[in-house]
Amino acid sequence: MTRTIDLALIPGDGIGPEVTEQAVAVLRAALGADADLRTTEYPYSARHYLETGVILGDDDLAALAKHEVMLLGAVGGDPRDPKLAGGIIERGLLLKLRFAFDHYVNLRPTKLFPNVTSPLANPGDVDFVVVREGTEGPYVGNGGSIRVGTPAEVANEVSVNTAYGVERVVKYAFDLAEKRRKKLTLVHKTNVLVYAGSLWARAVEREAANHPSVAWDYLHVDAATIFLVTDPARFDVIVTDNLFGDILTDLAGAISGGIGLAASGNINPDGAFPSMFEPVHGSAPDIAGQRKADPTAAILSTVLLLDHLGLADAARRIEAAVTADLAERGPTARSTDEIGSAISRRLGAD
Ligand SMILES: NC(=O)C1=CN([C@@H]2O[C@H](COP(=O)(O)OP(=O)(O)OC[C@H]3O[C@@H](n4cnc5c(N)ncnc54)[C@H](O)[C@@H]3O)[C@@H](O)[C@H]2O)C=CC1
Ligand SMILES: CC(C)CC(=O)C(=O)O
Ligand SMILES: [Mg+2]
Repeated sequence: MTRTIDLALIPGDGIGPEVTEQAVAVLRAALGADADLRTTEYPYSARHYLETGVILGDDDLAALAKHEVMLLGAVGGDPRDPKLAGGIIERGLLLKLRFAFDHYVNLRPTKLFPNVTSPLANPGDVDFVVVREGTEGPYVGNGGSIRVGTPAEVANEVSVNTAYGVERVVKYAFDLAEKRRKKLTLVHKTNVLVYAGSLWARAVEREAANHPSVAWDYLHVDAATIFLVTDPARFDVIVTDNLFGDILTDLAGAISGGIGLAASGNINPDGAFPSMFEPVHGSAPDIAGQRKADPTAAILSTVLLLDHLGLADAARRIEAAVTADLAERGPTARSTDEIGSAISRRLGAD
């Protein structure tokens, strides 16, 4: 019987629909006769919120939960629109999905593909994965402000780190390091964020004892930014919290050829909820509608999606097609559709 992949598709805002259109076409071409791709499109986005007043309700979550897997473009509207102030979409849609579906592993691989130009003069062999915690840290919305708009305003944003949450992502990172080059780096700021830092450091020390073959080290996040620029090849697996992982992975994208190549997966390893794959980038309002966005990050996110589903052959086919496309990209800029179609054609699409 042919395997069916039941995919929930959330194109989102800005360049999101442009890049997911290409990613779905590539996914379909790579699967060929191996599997049927059944996509159900959902409109959740800043645009949908402005039109309907709905961001993402409990019924919407329940409908999404029935799918096997999800692909998201990006969300986020016009930053000047007061109706979208306060991160209402980022929190009420994107983070709500990650939290509700317990996407505690935010997996962000970085690889410098052959012939891709890095802004670094001597990048070396860049091939590492950031395992970013996805459900805790300062992103949980545990904060508030008083006396807003007065000179006496006080604002706080509390970072939540639980032993349960930290230990499970640290274990995932060590397991991953064991399958790769057996090197793990904890990135935090234990010299200042001492309570959370201590929890993370102890979790890593404890888990290290279960993985004697993995060498591990520690870097403060500020120093980590230095090494990502001066010696990115030193990294294999980085494990870090939600905020540091967010920042480091934009930098990781930049050093490996641009944010338009950076893929990610929001993974619920236990399989209780659908995992969600998306490019690292946002909705890029500055280039939206111009067909300038590079769809490669979204396309590489489908590689992570296929690997997550155990469809490794199709994943490798897309990876090979992207590798070949990147190797042959010349200096002439191509449109979103041209890049996507070229990759699809390598996979046998018309
Ligand atoms: N996962 C998501 O849905 C995310 C949403 N956002 C939201 O997206 C909106 C814009 O955020 P920004 O901070 O500007 O980040 P961004 O990632 O959208 O854009 C940063 C810069 O990278 C460029 N860029 C992004 N993707 C590209 C691509 N595929 N090809 C070529 N260039 C690309 C943009 O043109 C821009 O100059 C905000 O509303 C933000 O909250 C931001 C990050 C992630
Ligand atoms: C928009 C944020 C909530 C998320 C983000 O920047 C990211 O996950 O990379
Ligand atoms: Mg980000």
